[in-house]
Amino acid sequence: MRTRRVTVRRTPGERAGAGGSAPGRTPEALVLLCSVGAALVAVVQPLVLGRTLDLLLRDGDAGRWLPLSAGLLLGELLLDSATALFTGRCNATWTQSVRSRALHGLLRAVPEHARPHPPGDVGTRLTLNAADAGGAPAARAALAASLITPLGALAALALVDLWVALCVLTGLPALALVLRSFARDTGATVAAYQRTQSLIASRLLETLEGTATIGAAGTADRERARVLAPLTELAAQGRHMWALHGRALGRSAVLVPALTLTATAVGGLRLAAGELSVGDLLAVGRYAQLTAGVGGAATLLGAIVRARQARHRTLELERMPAQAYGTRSLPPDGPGELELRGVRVVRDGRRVLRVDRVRVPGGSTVAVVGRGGSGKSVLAAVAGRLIDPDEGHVLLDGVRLDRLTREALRGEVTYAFERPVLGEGTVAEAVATGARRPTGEQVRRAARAAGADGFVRRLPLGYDTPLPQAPLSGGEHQRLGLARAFAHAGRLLVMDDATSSLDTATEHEVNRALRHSVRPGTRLVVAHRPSVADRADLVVWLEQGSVRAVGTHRDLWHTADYRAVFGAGADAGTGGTGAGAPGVSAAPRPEPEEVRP
Ligand SMILES: Nc1ncnc2c1ncn2[C@@H]1O[C@H](COP(=O)(O)OP(=O)(O)OP(=O)(O)O)[C@@H](O)[C@H]1O
Repeated sequence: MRTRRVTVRRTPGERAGAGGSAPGRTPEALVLLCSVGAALVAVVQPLVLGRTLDLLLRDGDAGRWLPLSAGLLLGELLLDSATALFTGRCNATWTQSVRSRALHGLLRAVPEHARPHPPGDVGTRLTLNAADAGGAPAARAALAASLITPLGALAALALVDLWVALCVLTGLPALALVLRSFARDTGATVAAYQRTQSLIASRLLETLEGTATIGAAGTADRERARVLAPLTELAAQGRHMWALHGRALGRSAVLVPALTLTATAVGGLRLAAGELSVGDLLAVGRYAQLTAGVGGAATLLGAIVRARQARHRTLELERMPAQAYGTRSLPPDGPGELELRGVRVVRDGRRVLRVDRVRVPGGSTVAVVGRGGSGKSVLAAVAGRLIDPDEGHVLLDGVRLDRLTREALRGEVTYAFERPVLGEGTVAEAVATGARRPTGEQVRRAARAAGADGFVRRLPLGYDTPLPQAPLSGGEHQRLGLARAFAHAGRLLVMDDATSSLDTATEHEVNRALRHSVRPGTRLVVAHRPSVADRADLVVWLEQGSVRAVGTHRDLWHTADYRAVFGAGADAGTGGTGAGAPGVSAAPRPEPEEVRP
Protein backbone atom coordinates (compact mmCIF):
# COMPACT_ATOMS: atom_id res chain seq x y z
CA MET A 1 0.00 0.00 0.00
CA ARG A 2 1.20 3.52 -0.83
CA THR A 3 2.15 5.39 2.32
CA ARG A 4 0.66 8.81 2.78
CA ARG A 5 2.55 11.72 4.22
CA VAL A 6 1.37 12.37 7.77
CA THR A 7 0.48 16.03 8.34
CA VAL A 8 0.54 17.37 11.86
CA ARG A 9 -1.12 20.76 12.10
CA ARG A 10 -1.35 22.95 15.16
CA THR A 11 -4.69 22.70 16.93
CA PRO A 12 -6.99 25.79 17.18
CA GLY A 13 -6.27 25.92 20.93
CA GLU A 14 -2.54 26.04 20.30
CA ARG A 15 -3.00 28.74 17.68
CA ALA A 16 -5.26 30.88 19.89
CA GLY A 17 -2.94 30.77 22.89
CA ALA A 18 -3.91 29.82 26.39
CA GLY A 19 -5.97 32.29 28.37
CA GLY A 20 -7.22 34.90 25.91
CA SER A 21 -6.59 38.57 26.69
CA ALA A 22 -9.10 41.03 28.12
CA PRO A 23 -10.48 43.33 25.39
CA GLY A 24 -9.66 46.47 27.42
CA ARG A 25 -11.93 49.49 27.65
CA THR A 26 -11.93 50.48 23.96
CA PRO A 27 -15.05 48.56 22.79
CA GLU A 28 -17.04 49.81 25.78
CA ALA A 29 -15.71 53.37 25.33
CA LEU A 30 -16.81 53.38 21.69
CA VAL A 31 -20.34 52.31 22.69
CA LEU A 32 -20.36 54.95 25.43
CA LEU A 33 -19.08 57.65 23.07
CA CYS A 34 -21.66 56.94 20.37
CA SER A 35 -24.57 56.47 22.75
CA VAL A 36 -23.67 59.62 24.71
CA GLY A 37 -23.36 61.47 21.39
CA ALA A 38 -26.78 60.19 20.34
CA ALA A 39 -28.21 61.17 23.75
CA LEU A 40 -26.79 64.71 23.51
CA VAL A 41 -28.16 65.12 20.00
CA ALA A 42 -31.55 63.90 21.24
CA VAL A 43 -31.44 66.51 24.03
CA VAL A 44 -30.46 69.40 21.74
CA GLN A 45 -32.85 68.47 18.96
CA PRO A 46 -36.19 69.67 20.48
CA LEU A 47 -34.67 73.08 21.28
CA VAL A 48 -33.43 73.48 17.72
CA LEU A 49 -36.66 72.15 16.21
CA GLY A 50 -38.72 74.47 18.43
CA ARG A 51 -36.60 77.44 17.44
CA THR A 52 -36.82 76.49 13.75
CA LEU A 53 -40.62 76.19 13.98
CA ASP A 54 -40.91 79.57 15.69
CA LEU A 55 -38.76 81.24 13.01
CA LEU A 56 -40.72 79.60 10.20
CA LEU A 57 -44.03 80.68 11.76
CA ARG A 58 -42.80 84.21 12.33
CA ASP A 59 -40.64 85.02 9.28
CA GLY A 60 -41.31 82.12 6.90
CA ASP A 61 -37.55 81.57 6.84
CA ALA A 62 -35.54 79.73 9.51
CA GLY A 63 -32.13 80.58 7.99
CA ARG A 64 -29.37 78.28 9.24
CA TRP A 65 -31.68 76.63 11.78
CA LEU A 66 -33.37 74.47 9.16
CA PRO A 67 -30.16 72.74 7.92
CA LEU A 68 -29.08 72.48 11.56
CA SER A 69 -32.31 70.61 12.38
CA ALA A 70 -31.80 68.30 9.40
CA GLY A 71 -28.14 67.79 10.41
CA LEU A 72 -29.14 66.84 13.92
CA LEU A 73 -31.70 64.33 12.63
CA LEU A 74 -29.08 62.76 10.37
CA GLY A 75 -26.47 62.85 13.15
CA GLU A 76 -28.81 61.02 15.52
CA LEU A 77 -29.45 58.37 12.87
CA LEU A 78 -25.74 57.84 12.23
CA LEU A 79 -24.87 57.76 15.93
CA ASP A 80 -27.64 55.22 16.63
CA SER A 81 -26.30 53.00 13.82
CA ALA A 82 -22.73 53.29 15.13
CA THR A 83 -23.97 52.46 18.65
CA ALA A 84 -25.64 49.30 17.35
CA LEU A 85 -22.46 48.30 15.46
CA PHE A 86 -20.10 48.89 18.38
CA THR A 87 -22.51 47.22 20.81
CA GLY A 88 -22.40 44.05 18.69
CA ARG A 89 -18.59 44.15 18.56
CA CYS A 90 -18.30 44.92 22.26
CA ASN A 91 -20.62 42.01 23.16
CA ALA A 92 -18.70 39.63 20.91
CA THR A 93 -15.24 40.55 22.21
CA TRP A 94 -16.29 40.44 25.87
CA THR A 95 -18.13 37.15 25.43
CA GLN A 96 -15.02 35.68 23.83
CA SER A 97 -12.85 37.03 26.64
CA VAL A 98 -15.10 35.77 29.47
CA ARG A 99 -15.36 32.38 27.77
CA SER A 100 -11.60 32.03 27.20
CA ARG A 101 -10.78 33.00 30.78
CA ALA A 102 -13.29 30.53 32.17
CA LEU A 103 -12.04 27.79 29.87
CA HIS A 104 -8.44 28.54 30.74
CA GLY A 105 -9.30 28.42 34.45
CA LEU A 106 -11.05 25.12 33.97
CA LEU A 107 -8.16 23.56 32.08
CA ARG A 108 -5.47 24.57 34.55
CA ALA A 109 -7.58 23.86 37.66
CA VAL A 110 -6.71 21.24 40.22
CA PRO A 111 -8.67 18.25 38.83
CA GLU A 112 -10.40 17.62 42.16
CA HIS A 113 -11.93 21.09 41.99
CA ALA A 114 -13.01 20.74 38.37
CA ARG A 115 -14.57 17.31 38.86
CA PRO A 116 -17.78 18.48 40.63
CA HIS A 117 -18.80 20.49 37.54
CA PRO A 118 -20.64 18.13 35.20
CA PRO A 119 -20.16 18.68 31.43
CA GLY A 120 -23.67 20.11 30.96
CA ASP A 121 -23.08 22.68 33.67
CA VAL A 122 -19.74 23.66 32.13
CA GLY A 123 -21.38 23.82 28.69
CA THR A 124 -24.12 26.18 29.91
CA ARG A 125 -21.63 28.39 31.69
CA LEU A 126 -19.37 28.61 28.64
CA THR A 127 -22.16 29.27 26.14
CA LEU A 128 -25.37 30.88 27.45
CA ASN A 129 -23.87 32.41 30.58
CA ALA A 130 -20.73 33.66 28.81
CA ALA A 131 -22.89 35.35 26.14
CA ASP A 132 -25.07 37.02 28.79
CA ALA A 133 -21.98 38.07 30.75
CA GLY A 134 -20.38 39.50 27.59
CA GLY A 135 -23.34 41.88 27.20
CA ALA A 136 -22.59 43.68 30.48
CA PRO A 137 -20.06 46.35 29.36
CA ALA A 138 -22.19 47.54 26.43
CA ALA A 139 -25.34 47.49 28.57
CA ARG A 140 -23.54 49.54 31.26
CA ALA A 141 -22.45 52.09 28.66
CA ALA A 142 -25.96 52.24 27.23
CA LEU A 143 -27.43 52.65 30.72
CA ALA A 144 -25.08 55.57 31.45
CA ALA A 145 -26.10 57.19 28.16
CA SER A 146 -29.76 56.46 28.79
CA LEU A 147 -29.56 58.50 31.99
CA ILE A 148 -28.04 61.46 30.13
CA THR A 149 -31.12 61.80 27.92
CA PRO A 150 -33.73 62.22 30.70
CA LEU A 151 -31.44 64.33 32.89
CA GLY A 152 -30.39 66.53 29.96
CA ALA A 153 -34.00 66.75 28.81
CA LEU A 154 -35.07 67.83 32.31
CA ALA A 155 -32.39 70.52 32.38
CA ALA A 156 -33.38 71.72 28.90
CA LEU A 157 -37.03 71.66 29.96
CA ALA A 158 -36.17 73.88 32.93
CA LEU A 159 -34.55 76.33 30.50
CA VAL A 160 -37.66 76.39 28.32
CA ASP A 161 -40.15 76.56 31.17
CA LEU A 162 -39.55 76.01 34.87
CA TRP A 163 -43.19 75.15 35.67
CA VAL A 164 -43.42 72.32 33.21
CA ALA A 165 -40.05 71.02 34.44
CA LEU A 166 -41.28 70.99 38.06
CA CYS A 167 -44.44 69.21 36.98
CA VAL A 168 -42.37 66.45 35.26
CA LEU A 169 -40.00 66.28 38.23
CA THR A 170 -42.83 65.35 40.61
CA GLY A 171 -43.55 62.21 38.55
CA LEU A 172 -39.95 60.96 38.48
CA PRO A 173 -39.76 59.43 42.02
CA ALA A 174 -42.54 57.01 41.05
CA LEU A 175 -40.48 55.88 38.02
CA ALA A 176 -37.36 55.51 40.18
CA LEU A 177 -39.29 53.30 42.60
CA VAL A 178 -40.43 51.06 39.74
CA LEU A 179 -36.81 50.61 38.59
CA ARG A 180 -35.47 49.95 42.07
CA SER A 181 -37.94 47.21 42.91
CA PHE A 182 -37.35 45.65 39.48
CA ALA A 183 -33.56 45.50 39.97
CA ARG A 184 -33.96 44.08 43.47
CA ASP A 185 -36.49 41.33 42.65
CA THR A 186 -35.07 40.25 39.34
CA GLY A 187 -31.52 39.38 40.60
CA ALA A 188 -32.52 36.33 42.65
CA THR A 189 -34.90 35.02 39.98
CA VAL A 190 -32.29 35.28 37.24
CA ALA A 191 -29.72 33.37 39.33
CA ALA A 192 -32.22 30.58 40.01
CA TYR A 193 -33.20 30.45 36.32
CA GLN A 194 -29.56 30.06 35.22
CA ARG A 195 -28.97 27.29 37.78
CA THR A 196 -31.99 25.34 36.56
CA GLN A 197 -30.90 25.75 32.92
CA SER A 198 -27.57 24.22 33.90
CA LEU A 199 -29.20 21.31 35.67
CA ILE A 200 -31.27 20.40 32.60
CA ALA A 201 -28.19 20.62 30.36
CA SER A 202 -26.20 18.39 32.73
CA ARG A 203 -28.90 15.73 32.85
CA LEU A 204 -29.33 15.85 29.08
CA LEU A 205 -25.62 15.24 28.53
CA GLU A 206 -25.58 12.37 31.02
CA THR A 207 -28.48 10.84 29.14
CA LEU A 208 -26.81 11.26 25.76
CA GLU A 209 -23.70 9.56 27.08
CA GLY A 210 -25.75 6.65 28.34
CA THR A 211 -28.09 6.14 25.38
CA ALA A 212 -26.99 2.56 24.86
CA THR A 213 -27.60 1.64 28.51
CA ILE A 214 -30.94 3.44 28.53
CA GLY A 215 -31.99 1.75 25.28
CA ALA A 216 -30.99 -1.66 26.59
CA ALA A 217 -32.78 -1.15 29.90
CA GLY A 218 -35.87 0.27 28.19
CA THR A 219 -35.90 3.23 30.57
CA ALA A 220 -36.18 6.00 27.96
CA ASP A 221 -39.47 7.33 29.38
CA ARG A 222 -38.12 7.47 32.90
CA GLU A 223 -34.97 9.17 31.64
CA ARG A 224 -36.97 11.72 29.64
CA ALA A 225 -39.00 12.50 32.76
CA ARG A 226 -35.79 12.88 34.80
CA VAL A 227 -34.20 15.27 32.29
CA LEU A 228 -37.34 17.35 31.91
CA ALA A 229 -38.34 17.36 35.59
CA PRO A 230 -36.73 20.76 36.32
CA LEU A 231 -38.61 22.22 33.34
CA THR A 232 -41.65 23.04 35.50
CA GLU A 233 -39.41 24.95 37.86
CA LEU A 234 -37.65 26.65 34.92
CA ALA A 235 -40.99 27.66 33.43
CA ALA A 236 -42.13 29.09 36.78
CA GLN A 237 -38.87 30.99 37.18
CA GLY A 238 -39.06 32.23 33.59
CA ARG A 239 -42.67 33.37 34.05
CA HIS A 240 -41.75 35.13 37.28
CA MET A 241 -38.81 36.84 35.57
CA TRP A 242 -40.92 38.04 32.67
CA ALA A 243 -43.74 39.02 35.02
CA LEU A 244 -41.32 41.28 36.91
CA HIS A 245 -40.04 42.69 33.64
CA GLY A 246 -43.56 43.13 32.26
CA ARG A 247 -44.75 44.77 35.48
CA ALA A 248 -41.85 47.24 35.41
CA LEU A 249 -42.45 48.04 31.73
CA GLY A 250 -46.22 48.21 32.26
CA ARG A 251 -45.89 50.65 35.14
CA SER A 252 -43.51 52.83 33.16
CA ALA A 253 -45.85 52.54 30.16
CA VAL A 254 -48.60 54.11 32.26
CA LEU A 255 -46.37 56.65 33.96
CA VAL A 256 -44.61 57.86 30.82
CA PRO A 257 -47.71 58.91 28.80
CA ALA A 258 -49.30 60.34 31.97
CA LEU A 259 -46.24 62.52 32.55
CA THR A 260 -46.04 63.58 28.89
CA LEU A 261 -49.73 64.40 28.83
CA THR A 262 -49.54 66.46 32.02
CA ALA A 263 -46.46 68.32 30.76
CA THR A 264 -48.15 69.06 27.43
CA ALA A 265 -51.31 70.22 29.21
CA VAL A 266 -49.34 72.57 31.49
CA GLY A 267 -47.33 73.74 28.45
CA GLY A 268 -50.63 74.41 26.60
CA LEU A 269 -51.88 76.54 29.47
CA ARG A 270 -48.58 78.46 29.48
CA LEU A 271 -48.92 78.95 25.70
CA ALA A 272 -52.44 80.32 26.19
CA ALA A 273 -51.06 82.64 28.85
CA GLY A 274 -48.49 83.89 26.31
CA GLU A 275 -45.56 82.56 28.33
CA LEU A 276 -44.53 80.00 25.72
CA SER A 277 -44.25 80.03 21.93
CA VAL A 278 -45.55 77.24 19.63
CA GLY A 279 -41.95 76.05 19.15
CA ASP A 280 -41.52 75.98 22.94
CA LEU A 281 -44.62 73.82 23.27
CA LEU A 282 -43.18 71.39 20.70
CA ALA A 283 -39.95 71.26 22.69
CA VAL A 284 -41.81 70.85 26.00
CA GLY A 285 -43.77 67.81 24.73
CA ARG A 286 -40.63 66.19 23.38
CA TYR A 287 -38.61 66.88 26.55
CA ALA A 288 -41.32 65.51 28.81
CA GLN A 289 -41.24 62.35 26.71
CA LEU A 290 -37.45 62.12 26.87
CA THR A 291 -37.40 62.72 30.63
CA ALA A 292 -39.99 60.04 31.25
CA GLY A 293 -37.93 57.74 29.00
CA VAL A 294 -35.92 56.93 32.13
CA GLY A 295 -38.38 54.00 32.42
CA GLY A 296 -36.66 52.43 29.39
CA ALA A 297 -33.65 51.90 31.64
CA ALA A 298 -35.57 48.92 33.09
CA THR A 299 -34.62 46.79 30.08
CA LEU A 300 -30.95 47.75 30.34
CA LEU A 301 -31.00 47.24 34.08
CA GLY A 302 -32.47 43.76 33.51
CA ALA A 303 -29.66 42.95 31.06
CA ILE A 304 -27.05 44.16 33.54
CA VAL A 305 -28.50 42.12 36.42
CA ARG A 306 -28.65 39.03 34.18
CA ALA A 307 -25.10 39.69 32.99
CA ARG A 308 -23.80 40.08 36.53
CA GLN A 309 -25.25 36.73 37.61
CA ALA A 310 -24.00 35.07 34.42
CA ARG A 311 -20.53 36.54 34.83
CA HIS A 312 -20.36 35.28 38.39
CA ARG A 313 -21.29 31.76 37.24
CA THR A 314 -18.87 31.78 34.31
CA LEU A 315 -15.93 33.16 36.21
CA GLU A 316 -16.40 30.64 39.00
CA LEU A 317 -14.64 28.35 36.56
CA GLU A 318 -11.79 30.83 36.19
CA ARG A 319 -11.38 31.23 39.93
CA MET A 320 -10.93 27.55 40.67
CA PRO A 321 -7.58 26.96 42.37
CA ALA A 322 -4.99 26.35 39.70
CA GLN A 323 -2.66 23.39 39.73
CA ALA A 324 0.60 24.81 41.08
CA TYR A 325 3.95 23.79 39.64
CA GLY A 326 7.45 24.14 40.98
CA THR A 327 10.63 25.44 39.43
CA ARG A 328 12.79 22.34 39.36
CA SER A 329 13.72 20.22 36.41
CA LEU A 330 14.70 16.56 36.34
CA PRO A 331 18.31 15.42 36.26
CA PRO A 332 19.26 14.89 32.62
CA ASP A 333 19.22 11.29 31.42
CA GLY A 334 17.70 10.03 34.69
CA PRO A 335 16.51 6.44 34.47
CA GLY A 336 12.99 7.27 35.69
CA GLU A 337 13.17 5.90 39.22
CA LEU A 338 9.78 6.32 40.86
CA GLU A 339 9.30 6.49 44.58
CA LEU A 340 6.16 6.90 46.70
CA ARG A 341 6.76 7.93 50.31
CA GLY A 342 4.08 8.06 52.99
CA VAL A 343 1.39 8.70 50.40
CA ARG A 344 -2.21 9.11 51.63
CA VAL A 345 -5.19 10.06 49.49
CA VAL A 346 -8.47 10.89 51.19
CA ARG A 347 -11.77 11.31 49.38
CA ASP A 348 -15.06 12.23 51.04
CA GLY A 349 -13.45 11.66 54.42
CA ARG A 350 -12.38 8.12 53.46
CA ARG A 351 -8.79 7.07 52.90
CA VAL A 352 -8.70 5.58 49.43
CA LEU A 353 -4.93 5.10 49.13
CA ARG A 354 -2.11 4.46 51.57
CA VAL A 355 1.38 3.66 50.34
CA ASP A 356 4.10 3.83 52.98
CA ARG A 357 7.06 3.28 50.68
CA VAL A 358 7.37 1.83 47.23
CA ARG A 359 10.42 2.32 45.01
CA VAL A 360 10.33 1.36 41.36
CA PRO A 361 13.82 1.17 39.83
CA GLY A 362 14.28 3.25 36.69
CA GLY A 363 13.59 1.38 33.49
CA SER A 364 11.51 -1.35 35.09
CA THR A 365 7.85 -2.14 34.62
CA VAL A 366 5.58 -2.17 37.65
CA ALA A 367 2.08 -3.64 37.51
CA VAL A 368 -0.55 -2.36 39.92
CA VAL A 369 -3.11 -5.05 40.66
CA GLY A 370 -6.05 -5.40 43.02
CA ARG A 371 -9.75 -5.97 43.08
CA GLY A 372 -12.15 -3.33 41.72
CA GLY A 373 -12.12 -0.19 43.88
CA SER A 374 -8.86 -1.12 45.62
CA GLY A 375 -7.19 2.17 44.58
CA LYS A 376 -5.29 1.25 41.39
CA SER A 377 -6.42 4.29 39.39
CA VAL A 378 -5.83 6.57 42.36
CA LEU A 379 -2.26 5.25 42.61
CA ALA A 380 -1.77 5.69 38.87
CA ALA A 381 -3.06 9.28 39.14
CA VAL A 382 -0.76 10.07 42.06
CA ALA A 383 2.27 8.52 40.36
CA GLY A 384 2.19 11.03 37.49
CA ARG A 385 0.70 13.91 39.49
CA LEU A 386 -2.74 13.94 37.99
CA ILE A 387 -3.70 14.41 41.60
CA ASP A 388 -1.61 15.42 44.59
CA PRO A 389 -1.60 13.14 47.62
CA ASP A 390 -3.13 14.59 50.77
CA GLU A 391 0.00 13.42 52.60
CA GLY A 392 3.38 12.20 51.48
CA HIS A 393 5.35 12.66 48.29
CA VAL A 394 6.03 11.10 44.95
CA LEU A 395 9.56 11.41 43.56
CA LEU A 396 10.85 10.90 40.07
CA ASP A 397 14.61 10.47 39.84
CA GLY A 398 14.81 11.91 43.34
CA VAL A 399 12.80 15.09 42.62
CA ARG A 400 9.35 15.63 44.16
CA LEU A 401 6.74 15.82 41.42
CA ASP A 402 5.12 18.92 42.93
CA ARG A 403 8.45 20.75 42.69
CA LEU A 404 8.80 20.17 38.95
CA THR A 405 7.91 22.75 36.36
CA ARG A 406 4.87 21.94 34.28
CA GLU A 407 7.08 21.38 31.23
CA ALA A 408 9.42 19.01 33.07
CA LEU A 409 6.51 17.04 34.51
CA ARG A 410 4.39 16.74 31.39
CA GLY A 411 7.39 16.30 29.14
CA GLU A 412 8.64 13.29 31.09
CA VAL A 413 5.44 11.70 32.44
CA THR A 414 2.98 10.31 29.93
CA TYR A 415 -0.41 8.67 30.42
CA ALA A 416 -2.52 6.23 28.45
CA PHE A 417 -6.08 5.63 29.58
CA GLU A 418 -8.81 3.08 29.11
CA ARG A 419 -11.02 5.63 27.39
CA PRO A 420 -8.78 8.29 25.85
CA VAL A 421 -10.29 11.58 24.72
CA LEU A 422 -8.99 12.14 21.21
CA GLY A 423 -10.73 15.34 20.11
CA GLU A 424 -12.21 16.12 16.71
CA GLY A 425 -9.11 16.76 14.63
CA THR A 426 -7.48 14.28 12.30
CA VAL A 427 -6.06 10.95 13.39
CA ALA A 428 -2.53 12.37 13.07
CA GLU A 429 -3.43 15.36 15.22
CA ALA A 430 -4.97 13.11 17.86
CA VAL A 431 -1.74 11.12 18.13
CA ALA A 432 0.47 14.22 17.96
CA THR A 433 -1.36 16.18 20.69
CA GLY A 434 0.78 16.43 23.81
CA ALA A 435 3.61 18.23 25.54
CA ARG A 436 5.90 17.84 22.53
CA ARG A 437 5.03 17.95 18.86
CA PRO A 438 6.22 14.80 17.15
CA THR A 439 6.99 14.69 13.45
CA GLY A 440 4.75 12.83 11.02
CA GLU A 441 7.22 9.93 10.97
CA GLN A 442 7.23 9.74 14.77
CA VAL A 443 3.44 9.72 14.76
CA ARG A 444 3.41 6.79 12.36
CA ARG A 445 6.06 4.91 14.32
CA ALA A 446 4.03 5.34 17.53
CA ALA A 447 0.89 4.17 15.75
CA ARG A 448 2.74 1.10 14.48
CA ALA A 449 3.92 0.30 18.02
CA ALA A 450 0.36 0.65 19.31
CA GLY A 451 -0.97 -1.63 16.57
CA ALA A 452 -2.93 1.25 15.03
CA ASP A 453 -1.07 1.86 11.75
CA GLY A 454 -2.92 -0.90 9.88
CA PHE A 455 -6.47 0.24 10.50
CA VAL A 456 -5.53 3.94 10.22
CA ARG A 457 -4.15 3.37 6.72
CA ARG A 458 -7.41 1.70 5.72
CA LEU A 459 -9.35 4.87 6.66
CA PRO A 460 -10.48 7.02 3.66
CA LEU A 461 -7.81 9.69 4.21
CA GLY A 462 -5.44 7.62 6.33
CA TYR A 463 -3.81 9.72 9.01
CA ASP A 464 -5.57 12.82 7.67
CA THR A 465 -9.04 11.39 8.32
CA PRO A 466 -10.98 13.63 10.73
CA LEU A 467 -11.90 11.54 13.78
CA PRO A 468 -15.65 12.26 13.55
CA GLN A 469 -15.51 10.57 10.12
CA ALA A 470 -13.51 7.59 11.35
CA PRO A 471 -15.74 4.81 12.60
CA LEU A 472 -13.49 3.28 15.29
CA SER A 473 -14.12 0.28 17.49
CA GLY A 474 -13.44 0.51 21.23
CA GLY A 475 -10.11 -1.29 20.77
CA GLU A 476 -9.06 0.93 17.84
CA HIS A 477 -9.92 4.02 19.85
CA GLN A 478 -7.82 2.68 22.70
CA ARG A 479 -4.91 1.94 20.37
CA LEU A 480 -4.90 5.55 19.16
CA GLY A 481 -4.71 6.63 22.80
CA LEU A 482 -1.75 4.29 23.25
CA ALA A 483 -0.13 5.68 20.11
CA ARG A 484 -0.47 9.17 21.53
CA ALA A 485 1.19 8.05 24.78
CA PHE A 486 3.97 6.24 22.87
CA ALA A 487 4.63 9.26 20.65
CA HIS A 488 5.27 11.37 23.75
CA ALA A 489 6.78 8.69 25.99
CA GLY A 490 9.02 10.23 28.63
CA ARG A 491 10.97 8.56 31.40
CA LEU A 492 7.70 7.48 33.09
CA LEU A 493 4.76 6.01 31.20
CA VAL A 494 1.57 5.32 33.17
CA MET A 495 -0.97 3.02 31.55
CA ASP A 496 -4.25 2.94 33.44
CA ASP A 497 -6.16 -0.01 32.00
CA ALA A 498 -5.04 1.25 28.60
CA THR A 499 -5.11 -2.16 26.89
CA SER A 500 -8.37 -3.47 28.36
CA SER A 501 -10.19 -3.49 24.98
CA LEU A 502 -7.35 -5.21 23.12
CA ASP A 503 -7.47 -8.90 22.35
CA THR A 504 -4.70 -10.96 23.93
CA ALA A 505 -2.69 -11.31 20.70
CA THR A 506 -2.74 -7.56 19.97
CA GLU A 507 -1.92 -6.78 23.57
CA HIS A 508 1.06 -9.10 23.33
CA GLU A 509 2.28 -7.34 20.17
CA VAL A 510 1.80 -3.93 21.77
CA ASN A 511 3.81 -5.02 24.79
CA ARG A 512 6.60 -6.28 22.59
CA ALA A 513 6.65 -3.01 20.65
CA LEU A 514 6.61 -1.13 23.93
CA ARG A 515 9.83 -2.87 24.91
CA HIS A 516 11.59 -2.40 21.58
CA SER A 517 10.12 0.57 19.67
CA VAL A 518 9.14 3.11 22.32
CA ARG A 519 11.56 5.30 24.23
CA PRO A 520 12.83 3.19 27.16
CA GLY A 521 11.73 4.22 30.62
CA THR A 522 9.78 3.20 33.68
CA ARG A 523 6.28 1.82 33.07
CA LEU A 524 3.49 1.76 35.60
CA VAL A 525 0.67 -0.44 34.34
CA VAL A 526 -2.73 -0.93 35.98
CA ALA A 527 -3.36 -4.59 35.24
CA HIS A 528 -6.37 -6.85 35.37
CA ARG A 529 -4.83 -9.73 33.44
CA PRO A 530 -2.31 -12.04 35.09
CA SER A 531 -0.29 -12.10 31.88
CA VAL A 532 0.40 -8.38 32.23
CA ALA A 533 1.42 -8.77 35.87
CA ASP A 534 3.61 -11.70 34.89
CA ARG A 535 5.51 -9.66 32.31
CA ALA A 536 6.13 -6.86 34.86
CA ASP A 537 9.34 -6.73 36.88
CA LEU A 538 7.43 -5.85 39.98
CA VAL A 539 3.82 -6.04 41.18
CA VAL A 540 2.17 -3.68 43.65
CA TRP A 541 -0.83 -5.50 45.06
CA LEU A 542 -3.50 -3.21 46.51
CA GLU A 543 -6.28 -4.21 48.83
CA GLN A 544 -8.90 -1.72 50.05
CA GLY A 545 -6.66 1.22 49.32
CA SER A 546 -3.55 -0.14 51.04
CA VAL A 547 -0.54 -1.99 49.72
CA ARG A 548 -1.02 -5.62 50.61
CA ALA A 549 2.31 -6.66 49.15
CA VAL A 550 5.00 -5.76 46.63
CA GLY A 551 6.85 -8.49 44.82
CA THR A 552 7.09 -10.44 41.63
CA HIS A 553 4.02 -12.04 40.15
CA ARG A 554 5.76 -15.40 40.47
CA ASP A 555 6.27 -14.96 44.23
CA LEU A 556 2.87 -13.45 44.92
CA TRP A 557 1.13 -16.19 42.97
CA HIS A 558 1.73 -18.51 45.91
CA THR A 559 -0.82 -16.49 47.92
CA ALA A 560 -4.40 -17.65 47.39
CA ASP A 561 -5.77 -14.12 47.93
CA TYR A 562 -3.50 -12.85 45.16
CA ARG A 563 -4.67 -15.52 42.75
CA ALA A 564 -8.24 -14.64 43.69
CA VAL A 565 -7.66 -11.07 42.45
CA PHE A 566 -7.52 -12.55 38.93
CA GLY A 567 -10.41 -14.90 39.63
CA ALA A 568 -7.91 -17.78 39.55
CA GLY A 569 -8.62 -20.54 42.03
CA ALA A 570 -5.85 -22.76 40.77
CA ASP A 571 -3.32 -24.06 43.23
CA ALA A 572 0.02 -22.36 43.36
CA GLY A 573 2.95 -23.93 41.65
CA THR A 574 1.06 -25.55 38.82
CA GLY A 575 3.69 -24.08 36.55
CA GLY A 576 3.36 -23.38 32.84
CA THR A 577 2.50 -20.09 31.19
CA GLY A 578 -1.26 -20.60 31.00
CA ALA A 579 -4.06 -18.19 31.81
CA GLY A 580 -3.20 -17.36 35.38
CA ALA A 581 0.11 -18.94 36.23
CA PRO A 582 3.35 -17.01 35.99
CA GLY A 583 5.56 -17.65 33.02
CA VAL A 584 9.25 -17.08 32.62
CA SER A 585 10.34 -13.47 32.50
CA ALA A 586 13.69 -12.49 31.11
CA ALA A 587 13.74 -9.11 32.83
CA PRO A 588 15.74 -8.66 36.05
CA ARG A 589 13.60 -8.69 39.19
CA PRO A 590 14.09 -5.74 41.52
CA GLU A 591 13.89 -6.29 45.25
CA PRO A 592 10.45 -5.63 46.75
CA GLU A 593 10.40 -2.58 49.01
CA GLU A 594 7.23 -3.24 50.90
CA VAL A 595 5.95 -6.73 51.56
CA ARG A 596 3.22 -7.27 54.08
CA PRO A 597 1.58 -10.52 53.11
N1 LIG B 1 -12.72 11.72 43.41
C1 LIG B 1 -13.15 10.76 44.21
N2 LIG B 1 -14.09 11.00 45.13
C2 LIG B 1 -14.54 10.04 45.96
N3 LIG B 1 -14.10 8.76 45.93
C3 LIG B 1 -13.16 8.45 45.04
C4 LIG B 1 -12.63 9.42 44.13
N4 LIG B 1 -11.71 8.80 43.35
C5 LIG B 1 -11.67 7.51 43.76
N5 LIG B 1 -12.52 7.30 44.77
C6 LIG B 1 -12.76 6.05 45.47
O1 LIG B 1 -11.49 5.45 45.71
C7 LIG B 1 -11.59 4.06 45.59
C8 LIG B 1 -10.52 3.56 44.63
O2 LIG B 1 -10.87 3.97 43.33
P1 LIG B 1 -10.04 3.52 42.06
O3 LIG B 1 -10.69 4.15 40.88
O4 LIG B 1 -8.62 3.83 42.27
O5 LIG B 1 -10.27 1.96 42.06
P2 LIG B 1 -9.66 0.89 41.05
O6 LIG B 1 -8.87 -0.06 41.87
O7 LIG B 1 -8.96 1.56 39.93
O8 LIG B 1 -11.00 0.19 40.57
P3 LIG B 1 -11.36 -0.50 39.15
O9 LIG B 1 -10.48 -1.68 38.98
O10 LIG B 1 -12.79 -0.89 39.35
O11 LIG B 1 -11.17 0.54 38.11
C9 LIG B 1 -12.98 3.73 45.14
O12 LIG B 1 -13.74 3.31 46.25
C10 LIG B 1 -13.51 5.05 44.62
O13 LIG B 1 -14.88 5.16 44.85
